Order: sequence, then C-alpha cells, then structure tokens
Amino acid sequence: MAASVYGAETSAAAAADLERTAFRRAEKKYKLYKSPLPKSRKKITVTKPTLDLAEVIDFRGAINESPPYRMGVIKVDCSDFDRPVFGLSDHPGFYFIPNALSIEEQCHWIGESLQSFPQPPNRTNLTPFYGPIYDLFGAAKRLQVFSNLENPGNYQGDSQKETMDSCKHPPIPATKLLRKLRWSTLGLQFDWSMRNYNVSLPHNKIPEGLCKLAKKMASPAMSKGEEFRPEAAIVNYYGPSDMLGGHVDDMEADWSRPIVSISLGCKAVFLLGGKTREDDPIAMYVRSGDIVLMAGEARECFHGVPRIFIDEESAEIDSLATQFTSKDEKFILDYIRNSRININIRQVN
Ligand SMILES: O=C(O)CCC(=O)C(=O)O
Ligand SMILES: [Fe+2]
Repeated sequence: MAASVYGAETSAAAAADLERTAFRRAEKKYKLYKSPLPKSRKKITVTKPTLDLAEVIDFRGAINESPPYRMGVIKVDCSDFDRPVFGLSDHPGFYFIPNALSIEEQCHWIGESLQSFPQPPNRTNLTPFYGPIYDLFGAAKRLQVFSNLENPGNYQGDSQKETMDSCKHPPIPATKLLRKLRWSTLGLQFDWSMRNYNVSLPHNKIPEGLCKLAKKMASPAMSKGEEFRPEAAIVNYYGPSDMLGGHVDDMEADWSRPIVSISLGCKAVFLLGGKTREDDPIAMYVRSGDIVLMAGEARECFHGVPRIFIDEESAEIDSLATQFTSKDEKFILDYIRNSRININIRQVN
C-alpha cells in the first residue's frame, strides 16, 4: 500500500532512494507545487514548473476516434459489455472504461461516500485518533462542534489513574474533521498497522448496490462464466493538494481478480508504472464516472495519483455540479468542487 497516504514511516535513506526512481520523477512532474504562505517572511523562491500534460493519455478522447489510437491505447473487444472498453498494448490486465457511470450514478455514489461509507463499523483514518464517529457528514453540514470525542491513543488503562478528561480531545469542528477524512474501508476491514485484512474486526457486507455495480463493471476483466466477488473496498478522499504515492496492492489472494476503481469528482492524473519503480509510468486522466480495472499482470504494477485538478476549467465537474441543486445538496457540491473520491472494490479471498 502507499506509504505517503497510509501513514507508514519511510526512513531518510529509503526516501532518498525513492527520489531516484522513474516513478518518483513522474510524480514530481505532475504534482502540485505550493507557493509559500503569504504570511511567511522568508523569501523562498518557488519556481512553479510549467506543467506539461502532452503525454497524459485521454481515454475519453479515444471514444470518438477510430483505430489506430495513439500512445499504445487499444480497444478491448467486449461484445457482451454495453460501452467501449480500452486497454494499453504493453499492460495486459489493465482496462479503462470511460464514462462508465451516468451523472445520476456519480451523484449517488458521491453522496454515499460522504454520508454512509465513513459510518461505523467501517473504519476511517480518523478512527485510531478519535474512536468511532457517527454521522460526520451530517454534523459538518450542521456546523456542529464535537466536544466529546475520545482519544483512544491517550488511554493508558485504569491502573494509570487517568482522569476521563485526559482521554478526550479538545472541541473540534466537524467541518475540520471532514476535511481530514482520507479513507474509509467497507466490507472486510483493512488494518494498516498489520498491512492486511483483519477478519476479526466488526464489519458490514459491501452495500448491495455497490456490489451489483462492481460485478457488472468487473466483467471485461473476468474469464467467461466467472463472477467477481466484492468483499472489501477502500474509499479514498483527496483534497486539493493530496496525492497517493506509488504502490502495489498485494494483500488479496487471487491477483487474476480485478480491482474495480471508480473515480468521482475532480479530474486527476493516474500513473500506471511497471513491476518496479524503475519503469517509466504511463500517465492518464481519470474523470468523474470513469472506471479502471487492474487484473492479472496489471495488478503487479506500481500505480498512484500525483495530482488532482480543482480549478474550474480542468476539474471537469460542471455537469455534475448542476445536479446538486437543493439546499441540502449544496454542502456536497461545496465539498466535491475541490475534492476527488475514489472507490476501489476488491475480492479478498
Ligand atoms: O485513487 C485512485 O484512483 C487509486 C487508488 C488506489 O490505488 C488504492 O486505493 O489502492
Ligand atoms: Fe492501489
């Protein structure tokens, strides 16, 4: 799993080594460079490199083109699938389904990702620090302040004569916590400290609708007569400067089964590398409603998300934005205008 998002510590030497790889160079090429804080007195000159997007593959463009496609793009022959599916000539097991979800479906899954998916027993990146939080999104919408959240990390047991107060966090606005939400896990819960699925953690099954969608969308990557079994999902929430470092997802038993990866919200650059970080990755746009499948050999490939685009022109969420009209949905719209959500669904066993 990716160290930069999931919190694993990297030693200075290991970090320096990472800097030298082809994957890291591509990440640096596409990542967002922040300018120094206006308040800072220091004269830090940050030269913002001009972003060259010429080598980023646009699979949506391929829908309206005819073969031969550019940049190694191929059309995958899926006669029993109801929309175009593309692949990459030197990446067997990689599939790209542009525009896989309708606008209504995108809105539905954005709503679920914010309102239902972070609810206990599902765990989130906030759980180890704040314990289970119910209705985080509703609380943020109501501009509530949490004044009673536990600090499980501080609790040292009764013998330490801890007062209950030292196990509580100071009051914190729900909007602030929502902005700190980076992932939630559905179905079998992934335990990042063990780097594996912990089947003893309480969990709900993957919601029926998501299960159905994943089974349907997985079919281009499945052998005839076989059906994908969605058992776990990771929901990633990306803010404006968040990225997901290069990684391989290797904790599932059968790599012939795809990871079904759904993009929602702002457009992003997705990098698909090779089996080592030394291989030059291929960059592609992932937009709201696109689905990526990684199965077989493609599952052994490093991949990551170095950049999301939040400026109005590049984010490409205009049609999505027109759907969130009610006062209630305005809060969702405000969130998604500068965020990307990714739901990736896996068969674990
Ligand atoms: O956000 C994405 O598109 C990729 C997510 C991913 O690779 C992961 O969660 O393992
Ligand atoms: Fe991944």
